[in-house]
Amino acid sequence: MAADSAPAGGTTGPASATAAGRLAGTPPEPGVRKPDPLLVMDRVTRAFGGLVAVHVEHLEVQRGAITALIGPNGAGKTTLFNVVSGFDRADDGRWSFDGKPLTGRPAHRVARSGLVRTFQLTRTLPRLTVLENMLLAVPGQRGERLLPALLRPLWGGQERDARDRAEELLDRFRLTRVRDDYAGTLSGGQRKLLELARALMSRPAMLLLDEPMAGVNPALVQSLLGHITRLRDEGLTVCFVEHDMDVVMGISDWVAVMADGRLVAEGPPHTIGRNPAVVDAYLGRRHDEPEVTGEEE
Ligand SMILES: Nc1ncnc2c1ncn2[C@@H]1O[C@H](COP(=O)(O)OP(=O)(O)OP(=O)(O)O)[C@@H](O)[C@H]1O
Repeated sequence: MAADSAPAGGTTGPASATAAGRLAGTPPEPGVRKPDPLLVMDRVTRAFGGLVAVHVEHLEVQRGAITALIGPNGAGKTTLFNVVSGFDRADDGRWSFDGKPLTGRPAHRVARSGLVRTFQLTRTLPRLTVLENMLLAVPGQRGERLLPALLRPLWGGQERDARDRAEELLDRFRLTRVRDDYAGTLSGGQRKLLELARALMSRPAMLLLDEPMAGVNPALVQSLLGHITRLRDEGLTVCFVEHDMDVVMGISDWVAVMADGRLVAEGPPHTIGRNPAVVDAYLGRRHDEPEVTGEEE
């Protein structure tokens, strides 16, 4: 999707109340078809040596909804994010975004097509100011490797739009006050806000957020949750990895569960805790092992 057609603080999109509603008739089964998928993955596979970190047969992410991707440590969540966002390569499989193939595209091209990810550990550049971090986030996060001094002259008239966008987002995330401070002086929570703001610079259609609440104090968690749901309300599609089930229950419209590299369950948040495959995943019982009961002695 063209960046201009995406919302994220710009145009308005579908109403939030309907995001979960539009998924209401979708059966809670792994790999289930969604009414209006934006990101579609097929047989996405990534192995490290003998370890198959990811093998996802089929997964669709519903447009305009917040989807939580959960699973025990080592389930393959981050690896799946890395592969579809172009930060890692797949060994097999295909994936498409808004109907267009995205398989094997490098990260900056993925970002340009409207799919932007953030990282568990923020990638803000500590020796640049908050505003400079924002300006370097476009296009496609490629400028990060370049010396800001070299880029500065380029920021003239040509970058007027980017500057306006940066100011608008800093205001939205209440970072205007620190716009000229070095990013390294921000609190952990402010850095998370900056990371989110940077991700929105190119007006993406979808965000992949890797543990956006990790290391954030409870007060700021509420603020971040509010920001994310508002972005969804404006039509942005969000998929996020999270371990905190209160957060998952609080904001997601749909939950996908991975274990041992595979997608083992999907469903609305209120049903997911009762799903036996999810219980097994978290308790560690292997699916190829017989269930042990007290009567089998
Ligand atoms: N670069 C790598 N080299 C080797 N093994 C890797 C690499 N990246 C990930 N793995 C392995 O792949 C598996 C999946 O890891 P991944 O980080 O994707 O899981 P995760 O679900 O995101 O876990 P967590 O919730 O702990 O972040 C793990 O066994 C991990 O050790």
